[in-house]
Amino acid sequence: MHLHPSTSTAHASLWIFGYGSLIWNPGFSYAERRKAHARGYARRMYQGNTYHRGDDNLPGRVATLVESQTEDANGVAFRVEGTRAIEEALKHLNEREVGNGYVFKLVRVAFDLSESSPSRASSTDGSSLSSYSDSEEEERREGPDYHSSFLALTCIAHSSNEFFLGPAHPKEMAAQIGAASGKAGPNHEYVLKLAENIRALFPHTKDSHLYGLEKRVREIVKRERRDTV
Ligand SMILES: N[C@@H](CCC(=O)N[C@@H](CS)C(=O)NCC(=O)O)C(=O)O
Repeated sequence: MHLHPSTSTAHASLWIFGYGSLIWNPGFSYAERRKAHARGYARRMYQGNTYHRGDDNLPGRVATLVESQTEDANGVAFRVEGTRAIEEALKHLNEREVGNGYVFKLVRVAFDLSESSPSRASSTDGSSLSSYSDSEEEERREGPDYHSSFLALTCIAHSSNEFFLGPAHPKEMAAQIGAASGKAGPNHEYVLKLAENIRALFPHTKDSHLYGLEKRVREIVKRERRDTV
């Protein structure tokens, strides 16, 4: 499957977009990893999960993408090179994701500006000619580089799947996350790890849904640790 014009047609090359646990644990080999944004989607903790981060009694909440007129979902794009590596990646994602309510979908992805070639003019001594301070310049260079858009494969859990939980009051979602645990560990660990990874990748981007949940879940974990001492 040849999805990015820049790679040779001599062998297959596939870009896979991750916006949840794939960010820290893709589970497949890849040749390149780039910060990226899925256009017209927002990441939401709306997918129920009764295996990795929950069970039948207390389903956990994991990330999915919902269509959005105003947001792009940030994450990472993995370039998988060669037919064998692509087959292994698809097999892994089929077992890990499709078995838990997700479907494969091609989405339009753009690399992040912070990894584009610097467009900043500089004087002969290398100092910046930009009228912005370095930190302002760094903040301006975060977000989708729409000149770089291409198709990538991702896994999305639509609202019609059997595990879907959908939106709820943040207090209720945080309580569900704080109580659930599965084969991959506690659901709160998933949410805190995701928030830490996104903040490290995109330090200037606000994500009120994820960081709001992170704050509430940290308070629950702290309260429970205090109560068990
Ligand atoms: N499709 C998301 C991954 C969604 C997700 O996190 N799925 C669960 C399974 S339903 C998972 O992989 N969990 C592994 C874990 O919890 O560590 C992505 O692109 O990153």
